[in-house]
Amino acid sequence: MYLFKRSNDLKKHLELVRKSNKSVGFVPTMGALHSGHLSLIQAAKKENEVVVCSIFVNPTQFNDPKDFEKYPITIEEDIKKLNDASTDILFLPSVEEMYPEGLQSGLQYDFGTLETILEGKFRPGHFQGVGRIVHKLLDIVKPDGLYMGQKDLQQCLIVRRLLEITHLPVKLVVCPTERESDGLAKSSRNTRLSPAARKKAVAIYQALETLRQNFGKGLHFLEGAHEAMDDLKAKGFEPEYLDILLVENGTLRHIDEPPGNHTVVAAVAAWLDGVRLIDNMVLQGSL
Ligand SMILES: Nc1ncnc2c1ncn2[C@@H]1O[C@H](COP(=O)(O)OP(=O)(O)OP(=O)(O)O)[C@@H](O)[C@H]1O
Ligand SMILES: CC(C)(CO)[C@@H](O)C(=O)[O-]
Ligand code: BAL
Repeated sequence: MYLFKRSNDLKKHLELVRKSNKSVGFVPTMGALHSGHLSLIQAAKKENEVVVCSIFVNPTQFNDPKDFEKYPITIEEDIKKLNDASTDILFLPSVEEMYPEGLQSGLQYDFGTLETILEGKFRPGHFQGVGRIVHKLLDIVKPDGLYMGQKDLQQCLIVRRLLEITHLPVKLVVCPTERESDGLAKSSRNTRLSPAARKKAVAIYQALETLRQNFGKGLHFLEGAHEAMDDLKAKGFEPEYLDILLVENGTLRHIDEPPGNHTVVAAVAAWLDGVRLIDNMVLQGSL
């Protein structure tokens, strides 16, 4: 595996790759890699001749400085996992490399209401930071395909919008959420849970699964979401949201009428043991 820390070196290398007509798949990450990330590498490998992974803990998307400080960093293990997965290129830039202009920015992307609900509401500025770094990374890597996880569903929709805004000719592939054997969505932040909290954490998945099963039975699903939120509270979680939404025209909309044939998802964010966990599930249709 090639390792590049400088964007100019990576760009030069990728120019040669493109000259030989090889397609490039790209998997951006913040490291502390687990099998969820590796499933994205596999998906990229299936469809491309060369796969680039980036590891960069992006400061501009952290609204909470404590979350940034505590973000797990396991570079040695990550490199081994990427090598074992036959990744072709790792891009491992520094903050100075990615933000020579400094962390403040005057530029604002127009992500519409997608930025004001769920993650956008509880992590102000987060999606502007995601947009800024993904835009920079895409300008450097210029991939044919971009592989991202459904676990961060709203992020996928934000990036889809970013591709429209920037007219970058990149195919976004949304890959399914990898789960632990009990159903908990794999996440780098899971490593910060105590053993007792880790056992409890599965309740998030169970809440979504119950909503999915009841959705088809015609029960009043919005009430079901309130009950599920209360149930999580009773179990010691501090939920920020547990919402049922329509996926429509590339955005998410709260449901105020019967959803018809639209794709419907349930999305949740909850604190447990000082760790913020997110997950989502499709209740009807497909993404
Ligand atoms: N369980 C998973 N299954 C599939 N893809 C995943 C999973 N977890 C993360 N990803 C995807 O991997 C990419 C990199 O995510 P990131 O590095 O933030 O990992 P993470 O485990 O979600 O970390 P954190 O939970 O701390 O946000 C994103 O596209 C994300 O959606
Ligand atoms: C897409 C991303 C790598 C941008 O920093 C990050 O938000 C992530 O890991 O999901
Ligand atoms: N997985 C999305 C990146 C973040 O939590 O900041």
